[in-house]
Amino acid sequence: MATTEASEHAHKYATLLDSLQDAANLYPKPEGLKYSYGTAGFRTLANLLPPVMFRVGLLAILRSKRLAGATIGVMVTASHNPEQDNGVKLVDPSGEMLEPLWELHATTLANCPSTASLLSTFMTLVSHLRVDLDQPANIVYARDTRPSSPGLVEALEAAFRAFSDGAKVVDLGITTTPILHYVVKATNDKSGESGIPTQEGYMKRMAKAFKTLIGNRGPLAPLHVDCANGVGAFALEEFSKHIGDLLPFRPINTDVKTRGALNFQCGADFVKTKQALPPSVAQSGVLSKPDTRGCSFDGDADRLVYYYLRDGKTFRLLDGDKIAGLVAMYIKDLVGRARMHENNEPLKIGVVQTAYANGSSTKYLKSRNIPVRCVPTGVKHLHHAAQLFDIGVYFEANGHGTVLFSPSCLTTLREFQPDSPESANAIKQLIALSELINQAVGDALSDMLLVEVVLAYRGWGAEEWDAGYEDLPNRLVKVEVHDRSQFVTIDAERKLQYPTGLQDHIDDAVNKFELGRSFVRPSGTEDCVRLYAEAKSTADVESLTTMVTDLLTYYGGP
Ligand SMILES: CC(=O)N[C@H]1[C@@H](OP(=O)(O)O)O[C@H](CO)[C@@H](O)[C@@H]1O
Ligand SMILES: [Mg+2]
Repeated sequence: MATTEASEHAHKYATLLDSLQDAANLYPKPEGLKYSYGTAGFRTLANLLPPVMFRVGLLAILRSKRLAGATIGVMVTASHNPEQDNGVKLVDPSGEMLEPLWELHATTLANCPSTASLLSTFMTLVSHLRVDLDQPANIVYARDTRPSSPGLVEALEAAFRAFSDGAKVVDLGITTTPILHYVVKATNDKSGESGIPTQEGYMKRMAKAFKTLIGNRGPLAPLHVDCANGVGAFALEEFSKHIGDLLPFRPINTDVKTRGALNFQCGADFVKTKQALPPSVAQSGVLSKPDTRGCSFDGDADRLVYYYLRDGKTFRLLDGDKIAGLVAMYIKDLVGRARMHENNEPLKIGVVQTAYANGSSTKYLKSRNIPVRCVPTGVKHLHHAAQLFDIGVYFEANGHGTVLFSPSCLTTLREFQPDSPESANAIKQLIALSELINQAVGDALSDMLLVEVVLAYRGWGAEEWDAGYEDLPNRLVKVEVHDRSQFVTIDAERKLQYPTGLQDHIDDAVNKFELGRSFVRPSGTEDCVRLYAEAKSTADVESLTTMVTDLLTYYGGP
């Protein structure tokens, strides 16, 4: 009997390897290229990606089988990058980014030079990672609006089909990155507390929470939303059907058809880097009217920044740091009003930032007794640090972020017996907040609603929000260097360990300027190092940036 079983197994694996071989032969890896799973998965020119997609498909199946059939997500997107780029990343069952160890396996598979080496690496991974190939595999995948995405999805599907015992796959089609993360999390959460695992479930849950939180403060003043000519346009349109006039949207840059329009001179990344309105928004004049606010999504709708024109003229950016400040103070207020600490430990609220956070924002939070932690760039670092608080607010300055409620905090909130109507109301709002905010990942749509909730609660417009603190003038520039891997950071990327000696020179430069700060780190998504500088005056920032750029040219030039 055992022998029959063993031979059945052997036959099954031989059949699988045959079918993998046939499929893999259609997706050879170009010679000389080195792919790497970076800050946000694989990201490069779309035409270089089909072999990577195929191999990512294999890894997604291995990951799901390794986790006894838990649903894994695959998102095809290059976010705010230009339209000719594309990318892919895997989403773990909790809706979080792929476990870092598996990022290495993804890189290894992607770089196998031939079908033979791919198959043998695949089998080595099966054995080292103790993957039982007889386990089921469940995958959910989606793509953004890029013209290259359908072709890349085909390569992914070819990998799924190679498993003849059938990976169970669900294609969400064109949707936002955060919706995919939500669906993955909700699918795996059998308690149902994370919501119904569909796009409709996502929309309804958020709409219900939004209505609860706005209460009778609506309808709100219209909001101008720049959709970066990307998938956020669809999500916004769909969501508006669920809330009607409670918050009227005025969408801009919703052209997902014209070639080259995606992220071109618009979107959250453009606004944050240029520190200016998208020309389309400026020309439309819509923000010149008093008390008007606008916001921008990025190409896959997981980043958000707000802005307005002071006195109808001067551009004022309300970025991820400003959102974190607004939201943290609001949550602190609600928790205070809930008056839970008399019977329970006080809920720990904290904010997680990266070194790119404006120095003024950190000072603002600390002066209001909100603990602040600094971690390396990349959502996974922020996410994990935020999980250490009962309510952890995390935002990258570029507008990617969310607020996490720990499971024990949610239980405490649900079980708490309030002793006053004010406390009961605050508890209700906190619970609704945990349903409004995407608990898996940063989400432009959900974060935008969160900002609107806080502004309505405070009775503020953008200007009052902005008044909390004044950003220090700052610059973020890319510097091309011969080999960015020579740049090694420590202290949450705030200092360079290598090249030896460079940090001392940066420190000397920084010390010349009042409130000066500057750091350099290799990008995880582009072939460059990034230089950040801030100081008390714009002229000082310019000088500091020039000094550090010169140092980089000396230490890292070709
Ligand atoms: C300074 C900056 O904005 N860096 C971005 C950028 O990473 P880099 O590793 O800096 O290329 O892309 C990441 C993925 O979108 C994002 O998480 C991060 O914040
Ligand atoms: Mg994005």
